[in-house]
Amino acid sequence: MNEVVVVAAVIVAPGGRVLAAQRAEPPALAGGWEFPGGKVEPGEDETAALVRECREELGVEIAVGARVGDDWPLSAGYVMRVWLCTLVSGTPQAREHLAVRWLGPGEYYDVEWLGADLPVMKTVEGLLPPD
Ligand SMILES: Nc1nc2c([nH]c(=O)n2[C@H]2C[C@H](O)[C@@H](COP(=O)(O)OP(=O)(O)OP(=O)(O)O)O2)c(=O)[nH]1
Repeated sequence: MNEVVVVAAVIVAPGGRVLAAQRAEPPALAGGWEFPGGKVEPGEDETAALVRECREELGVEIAVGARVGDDWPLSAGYVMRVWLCTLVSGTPQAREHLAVRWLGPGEYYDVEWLGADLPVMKTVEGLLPPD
């Protein structure tokens, strides 16, 4: 099956903070919040794509950790794969998003997550230390 793989990074910082990014486009998704990432290019390693996307979109270097769940459904023909990540260097900037925001424990649902990302956030919450 030739599905498009979208990779996404749940960047976790000390204190259980999680980075959320607000999409700028397309119009149907603009304003919604997601985990940074993007499409894997042909022949590209998935975690290499994740590192590349975070560099391009946020201006940061990340280390990729454990996978979160299995394949997360997006629209037809697309699937999302998600990893826990940590920051190695840099401060996340909204280079391609409308905004980026750290969400601490108790704030994880303060943004309007895209439909595909809400269940990811719920799973991640169960993996992080409680408030
Ligand atoms: N990156 C990302 N995309 C998501 C998430 N949730 C979700 O539904 N999507 C959708 C939005 C897009 O239709 C698709 C990813 O496309 P993208 O625009 O981020 O990919 P890209 O950076 O490679 O973009 P492009 O240059 O090819 O337009 O997956 C998410 O958490 N992260």
